[in-house]
Amino acid sequence: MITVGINGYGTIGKRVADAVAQQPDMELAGVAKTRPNFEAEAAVRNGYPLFAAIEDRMPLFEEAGIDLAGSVTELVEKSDVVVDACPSGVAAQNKSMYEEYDTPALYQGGEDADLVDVSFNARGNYSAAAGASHVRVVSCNTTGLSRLLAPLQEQYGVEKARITLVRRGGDPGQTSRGPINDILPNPVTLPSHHGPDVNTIFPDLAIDTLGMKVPATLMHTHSVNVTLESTPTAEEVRDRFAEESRLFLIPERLAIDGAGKLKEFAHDAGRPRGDIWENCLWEESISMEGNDLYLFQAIHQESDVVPENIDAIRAVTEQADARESISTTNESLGIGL
Ligand SMILES: NC(=O)C1=CN([C@@H]2O[C@H](COP(=O)(O)OP(=O)(O)OC[C@H]3O[C@@H](n4cnc5c(N)ncnc54)[C@H](O)[C@@H]3O)[C@@H](O)[C@H]2O)C=CC1
Ligand SMILES: O=C(OP(=O)(O)O)[C@H](O)COP(=O)(O)O
Repeated sequence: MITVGINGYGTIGKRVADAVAQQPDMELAGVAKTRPNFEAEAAVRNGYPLFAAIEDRMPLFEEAGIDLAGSVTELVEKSDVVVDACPSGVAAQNKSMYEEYDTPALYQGGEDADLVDVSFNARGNYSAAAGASHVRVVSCNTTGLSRLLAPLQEQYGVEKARITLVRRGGDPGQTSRGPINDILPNPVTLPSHHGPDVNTIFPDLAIDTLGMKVPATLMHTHSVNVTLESTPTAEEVRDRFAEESRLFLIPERLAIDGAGKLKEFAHDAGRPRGDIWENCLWEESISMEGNDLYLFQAIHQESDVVPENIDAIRAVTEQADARESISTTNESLGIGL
């Protein structure tokens, strides 16, 4: 069994914790929280051992009537792998703690690529993480792009990818986030971080990305144009994508015209929190003009990196190869809409 600790139990951390608890070859050592808020109570309700992320704050948990299993250093010490899901920048400060206890750590996409030995995507470069001490699971949009580009690069060759990302303004719970009634170039300088980030997975792939932030919380949307080195038909590309377990091709018959209906569809399908771990590609948008591929895909920012974190745990501990790990993760979570 691989013993896994989660430091940072917010949007991503709570989902990864639930996913770890569902794996046949992993056990959850516990989760670390900074304060005894509603998420700390949820962790206790789920039966997850709770550790204080900041030692000085241990009395606050006691005052709130929440039993602690210890402090974060104890969690790190007892874990084979720690998944750090703290806010951007905080994880970088935690790196020395993981080194002190010689515990391999996974970081999330908000951290810089140069913090880690390897940036990770299960479909793109699973084996590169073997035995690594510091691994970054790339951001939600970069995960979505990597999953999409891997089969295209393997099957047809990619001459150049051009992606416009329409980025949701914040997550549903992020009440402090805007914009409200505005559309912001995001960032205003080009490229967005996603193109260079895709190059941490596929170093030689030519890609330009630019982003815009809109007043939405449900999902991100990508407008994709990839110039291929060969000229498959749109149908052939659709069939190739259909073989990919983490690409969901939205059939026209479902009449899902946007992120709102996609989320409703996920809730109806019984998905926890309405999560959508797969890239969602509008099937009828997949078009070829000469050797230019065009399509639209939607990315659920809160959940698409969750299976990648699970696969990265097996990759660093060398417990399974990419095919086995992806298959175990998919089966245990119920991936495949
Ligand atoms: N929310 C999203 O759409 C996605 C976020 N990411 C990345 O995941 C990382 C985490 O983001 P979210 O989960 O959205 O943030 P979040 O703010 O929802 O959760 C972070 C959690 O860490 C806690 N925390 C703060 N300081 C801490 C410390 N010193 N020790 C332990 N816990 C601490 C916070 O209280 C909060 O519960 C970031 O790098 C982000 O860029 C990646 C993909 C998607
Ligand atoms: O990983 C994400 O987006 P990204 O792939 O655009 O960096 C998450 O949606 C976090 O986005 P945020 O940087 O707006 O919090």
